[in-house]
Parts: sequence; C-alpha cells; structure tokens
Amino acid sequence: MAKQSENSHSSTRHHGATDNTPARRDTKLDRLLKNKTYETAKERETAVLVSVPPRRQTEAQTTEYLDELAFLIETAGAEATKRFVQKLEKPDIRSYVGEGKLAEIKAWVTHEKTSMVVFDDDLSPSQLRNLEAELKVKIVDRSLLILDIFALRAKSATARTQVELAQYQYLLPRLTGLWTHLDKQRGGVGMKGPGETEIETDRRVVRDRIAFLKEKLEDLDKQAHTQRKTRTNSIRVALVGYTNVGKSTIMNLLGKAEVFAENKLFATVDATTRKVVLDNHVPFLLSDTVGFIRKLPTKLIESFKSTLDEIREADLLIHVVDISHPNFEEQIEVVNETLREIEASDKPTLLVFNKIDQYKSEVDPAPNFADDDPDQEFPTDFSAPTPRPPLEQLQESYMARMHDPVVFISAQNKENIEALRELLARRVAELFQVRYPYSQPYGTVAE
Ligand SMILES: Nc1nc2c(ncn2[C@@H]2O[C@H](COP(=O)(O)OP(=O)(O)OP(=O)(O)O)[C@@H](O)[C@H]2O)c(=O)[nH]1
Ligand SMILES: [Mg+2]
Repeated sequence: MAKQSENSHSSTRHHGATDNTPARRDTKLDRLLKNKTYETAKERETAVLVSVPPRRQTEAQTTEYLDELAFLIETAGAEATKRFVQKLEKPDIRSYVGEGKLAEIKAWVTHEKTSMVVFDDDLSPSQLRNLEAELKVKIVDRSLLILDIFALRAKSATARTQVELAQYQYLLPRLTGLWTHLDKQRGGVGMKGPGETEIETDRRVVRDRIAFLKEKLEDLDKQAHTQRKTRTNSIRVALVGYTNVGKSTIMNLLGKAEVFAENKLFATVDATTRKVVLDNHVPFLLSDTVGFIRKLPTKLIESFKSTLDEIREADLLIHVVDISHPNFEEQIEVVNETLREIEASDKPTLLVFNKIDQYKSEVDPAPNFADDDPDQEFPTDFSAPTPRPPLEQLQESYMARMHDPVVFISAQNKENIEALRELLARRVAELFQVRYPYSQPYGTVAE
C-alpha cells in the first residue's frame, strides 16, 4: 500500500484541523530543523484513525467526523497520519472493524511508525483487548481520548476530581489484562490516567477510590453551593455550546475576564463566573462552561455534575454557535440534546451565531470514500461545491424560524457586539422583573 499523507482534500477542514497537504510537507527533517537541536527534538506521537460509519451516513459527514477526531488527537498532542473507514451496518462485535480491514490496519501499523490506533467510538472491554492483542500498539477509544484532553486541561480541584472520577469509572470494567503487554509504551496520549500501580491493583481498590472521589466531589459541591447562595438577587447567565465555538472569547468580551481561549478543543474545562455590568443595566452573573461534543461519554457527563450545575441553575442560556462550521446545524442539535440530558433544555435561551467573519457561502465537497477501495482516503468524487445561502439570507431564515432571540456576531472582530449587549441587557432586565418584582436591581446585587 502506498504511503499517503492524511486525507487533505476536504477544504471543510478548518479550525486548524490536521492539515497534511502534500504541499505542506512536514517531514522529520523539517521538524528537526525547526527544533534545531537533534537530541531534544521530541517526536510527536502518531495516530491512525479508524471509523465505522453506518451505511446511511454521507461522505461529507464521515469526513467531518474524522476531521474532528484528528483535531481531538492534535489537541491531545499527537498527529493523525492515516485514516481507515469501513462502512458497516454496525461495528464488528469482536474487533470493531471486519477481518479484512483489521488486516489492512495491521499491515499499516506494522510498516509505518504508529504510536496508537484511535477509534471514533467507544470500544467494549473485549474489543479493546482483542484489538490490542492483534495490533500490538496503544488502542485509544473516543472516551479515553476525551478524558485525556480533560485531564490535560482541568485546573480547579473540582474539575480535576471530576476527571479523575471519570477516568476510574472508565477503567473499572476494563481492568482485566489491560495494558499488561504495553508497559514499555506507557505514557503519552491515552495514558495520563491512573498510574501503573493502580491499574494492577484489584477492582476493589478502584471501587474504593471511586467512592472516595464521589465523597470529595460532594464536599466540593456543598462548598460551591454555599458560595452560590451568597450570590442572591442576581440573574445567572451561562454560556453553552459546542466546543471551540467562541464561548470563552465572548466571556472575555462581556465579562472583561481573562479566560483562556484557544483554537483547540476543550480549552475550557473549569467553569468560571464573573459579574457583568453592561452600562446602566441590571448586573448579572455570567458563567463560562465546558463545551459539548458529539458522543460525549455519559460517564463524563455524570461526573461533571458540579460544572454542569452552573448550566442547570442558570436563569438564561447563551447558546453560542460557530456559523462558519460546515456542521453547525448538527452541532446545535448535539448541544440541545446534551441540554435535554442534563435537564436544562427548557430555559430561556439567546442563540448567538458567532464567527460571521469566517462564514463562507460555498463549502467544497467532501471526498467520496469508496467502500472497497483499500486506499479509500483518496477522493473519488470531485463534484461541485455545496452551496450555502448568503449570510443575510441565513440570518433572515433563522430569525423567522427560531422562537428564541437570535443575534449574529463576530467575537473576534467585535462585530455586532452592541446588538448582543442590548439583547442580553433586555432579557436580563425582564427576567429580573419576573424573579424579583419588589427588588431594586441597582446596588442590591451581591458579588
Ligand atoms: N474567526 C473567528 N474566530 C473566533 C471568533 N470567536 C472566537 N474565535 C476563535 O475560535 C477559537 C475558539 O475560541 P474559544 O473562545 O476558546 O472557544 P470555546 O467555545 O470557549 O471553546 P472550548 O472552551 O474549547 O469549548 C479561538 O481560536 C478564538 O480566537 C470569531 O468571531 N471569528
Ligand atoms: Mg472555552
């Protein structure tokens, strides 16, 4: 099989998703030159991506999902070098992919430098074991990858405890024989979880640890709850949305906060709250929260209860959407679905379409993956770009369609921010009136 760089034909890739165009050769030599010193040039781990899309899934969707997986891998500090796709009715119960595809992956892994194989789904404990035995490299599934990124990002005691809890819950059913033959390859992506000794101890120890972490979280929760109680008489607003849509950037704009914003997935894992006073309007509390993503592991949602409380207890949600993303409509759905899951879907909501500066009314088609073509990351379909409506038309249609107020902005270029401020101030004032009919908003709002 010819060595080929990761599929690079989708111009829908963006946000810095892995971009290995043949033109932009990033050879080992280039990297060494960049790093100057040979000895200290630490090589990035390389990852092979595997996806088993259901037959009804379009090629464009498959590419988008793989782009997102490549972006997650990049965020975790590794590089996606190859993609394997196999359309199946449902994943193989034994090895996730079929026998033939597994042999193909094995051939690649054996001949090309590969640190890990990453699956765009969760694997059952037995699939994980079988794949490890067969491929003899690190096997990372979607939950493990997301947990790894969360572990990198979590800073506060609460977030760290939440991540640790989710890691142990992930580990528990996978204890038997896990990673035993991989001791030498420990470290790097997918391995930031509990250390060697814990992995080798029995389930009881892990269960004890889970119980301990749950108790610790309860304590932290009580403290947070008491803190929140002191913020009486304030309307609480929470920024929600898919990961990387610009929530923290908006938080920084409105709240004059210094929240970490970055073109990486899950830049924010800790919740941050700031008091916001817009000119002479009613002050309110604004919280920035963790972003959502498709197939967010349920266990992770459960263990992030305290962070998600910020959303659950909010009076108003600002649902931020990245309109420049080709999949933005599906992302809206993922966010709405997650809100339903955490029982926060019936709150008043402002829909904020961000990144209008980057909106393109034409999106290049995704490459067409042929089912039985072994080199299927190569596109076989170069049809015309998919047209999308001009921004004005999209705005009109959304404004007419949604029952929630809608505003279109560019947080980066500070475009239309005044409209957002006005809308927000008006909604907060209305909510304040309903909630505290006998209160004066000014001077009564506690920090
Ligand atoms: N082009 C453009 N980029 C933007 C805009 N707003 C934010 N960004 C960029 O988008 C990236 C993600 O922004 P964040 O504010 O970190 O997004 P987030 O929603 O907080 O992301 P997570 O915390 O990872 O869920 C950053 O590189 C921002 O600079 C915008 O209006 N236009
Ligand atoms: Mg953020």
